[in-house]
Amino acid sequence: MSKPLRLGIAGLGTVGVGVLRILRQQAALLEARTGCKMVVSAVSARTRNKDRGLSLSSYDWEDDPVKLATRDDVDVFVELMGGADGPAKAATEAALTAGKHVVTANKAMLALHGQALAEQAEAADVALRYEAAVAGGIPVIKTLMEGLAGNGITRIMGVMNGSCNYILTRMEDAGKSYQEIFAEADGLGYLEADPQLDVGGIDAAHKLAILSSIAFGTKIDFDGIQLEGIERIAIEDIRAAADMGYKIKLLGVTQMTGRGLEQRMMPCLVPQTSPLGQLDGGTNMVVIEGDAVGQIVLRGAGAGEGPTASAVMADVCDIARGLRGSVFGQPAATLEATTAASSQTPAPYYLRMALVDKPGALAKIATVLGEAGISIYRMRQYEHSDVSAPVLIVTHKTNRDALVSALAAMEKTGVLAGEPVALRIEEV
Ligand SMILES: NC(=O)C1=CN([C@@H]2O[C@H](COP(=O)(O)OP(=O)(O)OC[C@H]3O[C@@H](n4cnc5c(N)ncnc54)[C@H](OP(=O)(O)O)[C@@H]3O)[C@@H](O)[C@H]2O)C=CC1
Ligand SMILES: N[C@@H](CCO)C(=O)O
Repeated sequence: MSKPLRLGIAGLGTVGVGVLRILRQQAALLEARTGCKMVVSAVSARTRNKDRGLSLSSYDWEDDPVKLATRDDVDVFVELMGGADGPAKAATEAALTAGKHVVTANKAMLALHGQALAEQAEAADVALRYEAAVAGGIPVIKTLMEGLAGNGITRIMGVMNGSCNYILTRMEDAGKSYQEIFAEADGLGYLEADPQLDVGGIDAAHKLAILSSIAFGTKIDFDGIQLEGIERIAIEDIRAAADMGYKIKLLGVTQMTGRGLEQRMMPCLVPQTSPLGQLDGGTNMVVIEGDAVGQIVLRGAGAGEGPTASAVMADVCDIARGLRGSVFGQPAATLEATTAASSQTPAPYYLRMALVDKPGALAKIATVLGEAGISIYRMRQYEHSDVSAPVLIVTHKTNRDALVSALAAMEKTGVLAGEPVALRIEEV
């Protein structure tokens, strides 16, 4: 039996406490699987005397996570505080400098500083692991780096923010507005302390940036992501999309194109019969397409104490087994700087508009679309009692620039009774 693996855990919130529970409840199993006894040398959090539902008396306490990260009796620094900068980054850097392995769940830190941290870890010949940072309990990092190592990755799609998927699903089920369900989710504690990280798509975009780097051998490019949150999704769109056979999801897509790396995180329509269309509530799903394997679908809990701690422990176990490997699947120095694709891959679009109910109104819209080179695939007009007519259009594949110019031209027709809504339909 090899010598014990000594952990220092900074952050004793949802995830940190979950990790401590697994370490206690599964001590024998972890030792049997890794050949290594795991011990916690010390822990750190902001408030020492907080009741965390379990005793911390057997661990040393450090007020300063940087001090914890550099202790002589810590082999692995487990960073579970969060935040792209501040103590999380300072302590991670200190740990790597001191030659400690690091396990983190911090997608924000990796999305913004991953390249520098990876270079530092690899120069120090220590592991920097982050399975929990993307899609919580789903082992997507391991799948991409190990299980699919023989594949050229062609595309990754994912619903990777459980809170947004909860809100969109609940809007449909309850028939309530975004504002009402946002307030409900916030009240239930489902949203980050800064809810904009969730509903603005930022948290999911952090995760997408990490996956892109592994999939395409590129330096993380968070700023290159075309980002849009779910705030403007109306219950009318959810209903109309359902009527046309679609669901609205905050969908992340990354693919390498001849125009550069295309990374998008935005609300999209997906067929309601597709795996992504059937993903309800707070669950996550990642769809990976490889040139040899074809399409695989991973589904599971993207957040929460148990699932996230499960992913953290997978990393700790790998370190205990002596596994190291490059941080993003190939040496950080060989990751290529990438150019963000200037345009989006063509797609069909969903358009919802209210037209003034007078002769020739629909003809004017059809003309505008035709002049922009956009062909109508399906169309539906609903019964109405007021002066405006609700119209839905699904287009054939078109490019975003043509759509933007068509929307601008529609404004000038004088037949719109409100601002039209345009959402991309992702071919999944
Ligand atoms: N919760 C989830 O389901 C998931 C979380 N993650 C990631 O895991 C990480 C932790 O998340 P989570 O457990 O939810 O966060 P919490 O807010 O529940 O816990 C954060 C912990 O960090 C401690 N902390 C914060 N600032 C400091 C500081 N300056 N010095 C020392 N300790 C500090 C807090 O101390 P105190 O308790 O005293 O306030 C708290 O114990 C984040 O990076 C998050 O993005 C990833 C996937 C899912
Ligand atoms: N706020 C995130 C937590 C997990 O990263 C979510 O809702 O998915």
